[in-house]
Amino acid sequence: MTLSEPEKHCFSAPGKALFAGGYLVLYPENSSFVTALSARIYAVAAESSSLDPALPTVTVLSPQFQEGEWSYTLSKSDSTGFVTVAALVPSRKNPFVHAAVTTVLNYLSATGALATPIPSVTVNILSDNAYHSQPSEDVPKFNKHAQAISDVPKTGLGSSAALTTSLTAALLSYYSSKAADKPLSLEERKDVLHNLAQVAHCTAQGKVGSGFDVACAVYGSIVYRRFLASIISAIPAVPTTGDAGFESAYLDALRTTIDSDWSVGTGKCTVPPRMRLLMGDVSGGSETPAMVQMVQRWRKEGGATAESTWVSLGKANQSLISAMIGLQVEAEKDPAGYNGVLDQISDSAAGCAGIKALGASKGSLLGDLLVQAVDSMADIRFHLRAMTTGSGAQIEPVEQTKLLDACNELPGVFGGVVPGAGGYDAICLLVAEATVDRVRAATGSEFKNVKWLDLREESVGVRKEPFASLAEYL
Ligand SMILES: Nc1ncnc2c1ncn2[C@@H]1O[C@H](COP(=O)(O)OP(=O)(O)OP(=O)(O)O)[C@@H](O)[C@H]1O
Ligand SMILES: C[C@@](O)(CCOP(=O)(O)O)CC(=O)O
Repeated sequence: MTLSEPEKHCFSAPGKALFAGGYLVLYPENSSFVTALSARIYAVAAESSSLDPALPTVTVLSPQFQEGEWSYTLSKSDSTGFVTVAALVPSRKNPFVHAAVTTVLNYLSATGALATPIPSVTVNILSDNAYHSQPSEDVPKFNKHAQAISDVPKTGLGSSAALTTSLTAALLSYYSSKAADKPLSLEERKDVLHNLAQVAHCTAQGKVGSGFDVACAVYGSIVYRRFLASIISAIPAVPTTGDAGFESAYLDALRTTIDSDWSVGTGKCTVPPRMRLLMGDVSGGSETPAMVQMVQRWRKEGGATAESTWVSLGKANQSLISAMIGLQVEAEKDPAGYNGVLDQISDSAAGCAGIKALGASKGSLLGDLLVQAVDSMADIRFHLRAMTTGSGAQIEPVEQTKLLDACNELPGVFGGVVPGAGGYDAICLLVAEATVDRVRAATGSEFKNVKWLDLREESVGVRKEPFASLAEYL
């Protein structure tokens, strides 16, 4: 049976680039700038029937990947309300899917918002090509791979966070429509969605991370300040024993935690008008957890020098954030003045030093903000290099230093950084929109290992999608 649009629950969530705030974002006193990207993961939930009506099922299909089908049976305890989510084929694992299903269904049960009997559902996942390495540039939309998802090389855009967020949104929407006469809209329940997705993501990862990727998937481009890790660690592990005491304790803690205020910083912050984020894949690969450990050791053992670098890096990140927000405000206040300066930058062949000189010559707030933007990116890099030398973690390795220095000479480049944990994965530039093609066309030998990605900032987080836009792919 083909279902009409209102019976489909379609949501998408974006990937991320942590432009400023790697490592510091792990601590709640620091702000970071995370940008949402044009690559999205879609989840489409629709009613389905289970073979055994007494045992409802959730089936998640991700047909772009081999063995991309994960089915779970649901059984709800009459006494505690705990919903056991059991994989139909136990060897077929997707921890993020399993955790999202478990978290959403148990939260709904704990809040009395789960219909009885529990309806079955099938969720289709579609993932933009940019999340995974593709065999060539000329592949169809939602390209299919010949391997299982865990064997396809990733590009580091935060696929698990986008998947967890869109799946959580689709399940929440579907199950709410079955239980409530007037289900809440996405906007009305965004914080609940965020908290659920964070809990599911941490459960799947087996640790409480900084959560910037999930926050970005939900809220889009933001100034992020993390929640306290203790908020999530207060939830006991999902009970597997059938012990009523454990089940009730889990449900109570889950409901209380999800419904509480986490005080997460999610202030809006986007790339200013007529500027673009340009991502370059350097295809090296880095071990983030090992790098985090090295940085933590350096900070603990590095004395006053390490602390001073850490504090200065925090200030440089903050300075970039206020430059981005300030430029946005100036563009709205005086569009003609802003456009005039952006025209000048775009027409000149100036790299970041020239842009800084132009800004300084203006004697205006706008000019000062341009100087601040250029300086803060240079400062971020300076302190990241000190962290690299001090910790031994290859955050801005020499190869990336050479590359970013060369990028700074290209027309319209305000600056660039190694995003996220840094390393050999990628670089991220802030470029005048009009000069992006000239930057991409740069032919110097420094750029021979860079693949400019067909990505841009798209600042919107999770959103409802029209089913019609996806129907042909399902
Ligand atoms: N399209 C998808 N369909 C089903 N599961 C997916 C999909 N995309 C991601 N996942 C799940 O997320 C896992 C990848 O998560 P992982 O945290 O390793 O990578 P990532 O989030 O892309 O990494 P990074 O944070 O470095 O960007 C996959 O193995 C799978 O379990
Ligand atoms: C180093 C760290 O602060 C950022 C990692 O970012 P990415 O996965 O490299 O985009 C770790 C984290 O916040 O989870």
